[in-house]
Amino acid sequence: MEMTTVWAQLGSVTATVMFLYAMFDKFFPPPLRDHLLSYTNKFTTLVSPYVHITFHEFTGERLKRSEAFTAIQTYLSGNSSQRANRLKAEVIKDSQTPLMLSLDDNEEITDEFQGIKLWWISRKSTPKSQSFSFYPAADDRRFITLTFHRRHRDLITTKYLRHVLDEGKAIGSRNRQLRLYTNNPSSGWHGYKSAKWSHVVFEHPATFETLALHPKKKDEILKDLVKFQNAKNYYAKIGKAWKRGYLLYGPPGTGKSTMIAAMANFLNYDIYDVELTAVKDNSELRKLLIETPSKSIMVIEDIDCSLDLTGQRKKKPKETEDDDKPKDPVKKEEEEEKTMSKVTLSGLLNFIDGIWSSCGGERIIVFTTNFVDKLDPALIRTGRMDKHIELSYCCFEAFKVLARNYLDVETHDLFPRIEELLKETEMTPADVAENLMPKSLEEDERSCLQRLIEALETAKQEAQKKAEAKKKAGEEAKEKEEEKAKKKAEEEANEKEKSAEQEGKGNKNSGGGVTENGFH
Ligand SMILES: Nc1ncnc2c1ncn2[C@@H]1O[C@H](COP(=O)(O)OP(=O)(O)OP(=O)(O)O)[C@@H](O)[C@H]1O
Ligand SMILES: [Mg+2]
Repeated sequence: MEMTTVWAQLGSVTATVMFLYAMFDKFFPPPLRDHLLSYTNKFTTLVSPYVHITFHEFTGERLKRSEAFTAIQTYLSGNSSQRANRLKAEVIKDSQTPLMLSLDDNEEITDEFQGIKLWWISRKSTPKSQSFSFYPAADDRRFITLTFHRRHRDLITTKYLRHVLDEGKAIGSRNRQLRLYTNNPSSGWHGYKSAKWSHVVFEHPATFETLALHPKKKDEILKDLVKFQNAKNYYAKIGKAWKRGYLLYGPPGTGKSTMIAAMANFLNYDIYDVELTAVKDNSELRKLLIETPSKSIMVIEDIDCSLDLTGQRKKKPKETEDDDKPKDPVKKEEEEEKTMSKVTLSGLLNFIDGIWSSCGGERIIVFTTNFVDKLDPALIRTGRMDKHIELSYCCFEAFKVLARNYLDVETHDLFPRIEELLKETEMTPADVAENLMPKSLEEDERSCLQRLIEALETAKQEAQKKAEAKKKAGEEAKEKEEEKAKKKAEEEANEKEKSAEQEGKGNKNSGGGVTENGFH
């Protein structure tokens, strides 16, 4: 008999022994079972050339679910659903696959890596304490054991396990349902079940395919994202934190928020939407950000409204209006606290460059604004926000994407007119989309396109009227200015004339005096 066959058989024997262990769980009381196990363990270690590695479901004092266990379970679920005889079906929260099939307790599955055979066994143990529980299943501790020949120890403990963990994590993140997080006010951060972030399942359908943007620009952004995602080693090599900042700017309704959703769907990252108004100060901001994991997009929308140029939070107009009135002391204190508790620009900058950079990688930060000129240059200088993306009014290329999305049309005889109008007038993709959307089931594409043409023509006329009114107002203001200047000039001339006359009279008098004096 070949050696490999012998080892394989020994492996099966081990697996059988482990299966018997599992049976002990059922039929022997815990103290007796432990006794028996300790002896059989000693015996098998002595004679077996096999190594066993155990991965427990929960680790640490706080019984945190082990990432390794989850990754292995996910990795095995792919294999086990086809090969194992007894499977366990679980509904996984926030997952795209409604049911995850994994090895049932005490079930074994074999795997092969570079021609080496390995055994995975899923097991569970009941804690030694005999305390009564209404939910016995909740006390069970699950673990998975990997068995392999000691000859392959190096290869298995390094390469194989890395492969299993990477593969498991990759499958997990592919199946994972994305989440949209938002920060809780700090008053709810303490106590039982406290959390800094709340989340909902993120189901925004936006993708780069449906995003109305010039294809060139879209391509550039996509390439940038892919490059970032694959650049782990590059960032490590150049000694920079693996993060990238995007500043999206443009008028309302041009697709800034939609692009963030498309980015999250493309990268498979969760979104952490920071509501700065709920953050009391820089230290709270830091605490919040430290709690964000890698593979996330941190979003701060309308940054110009959250921070002003001096770096202080904008004062509400009310605060300044009531300044003169006598204040209720309690209210005053509250107000003072409000004005004292601020996130400053420097706090935000420190977070971007400092603390946050150093905690983990693979993160994207996105700022959005309607007014890029209002932002502090310190906030948007290169290196801080790596890429500035302008989202502007709808161009013809962007319109074609919307026409495809909303009407399923690639080309139409009304397209040339729309192209012409889009060159002449400014309309946001949001407004174009609104006009393209059929208002009833019967409405056909021609009617929708016609509506858009009418809206564009109206917008063009309004823009012309506005331009004319502006021109007129400008001319009137200029006329007024000129009239004012003319009046002023006239007044000044009159003034001069008057003073010259006065001087003339004075000269006569004083000259006479001098003369008189001179004659004296
Ligand atoms: N470029 C675009 N591509 C596809 N849809 C768009 C685009 N721009 C706007 N839309 C549509 O218009 C709606 C509003 O867009 P969005 O919220 O992304 O605008 P925004 O730039 O974030 O505006 P704001 O500055 O007001 O936050 C979206 O729900 C989407 O349907
Ligand atoms: Mg928005």
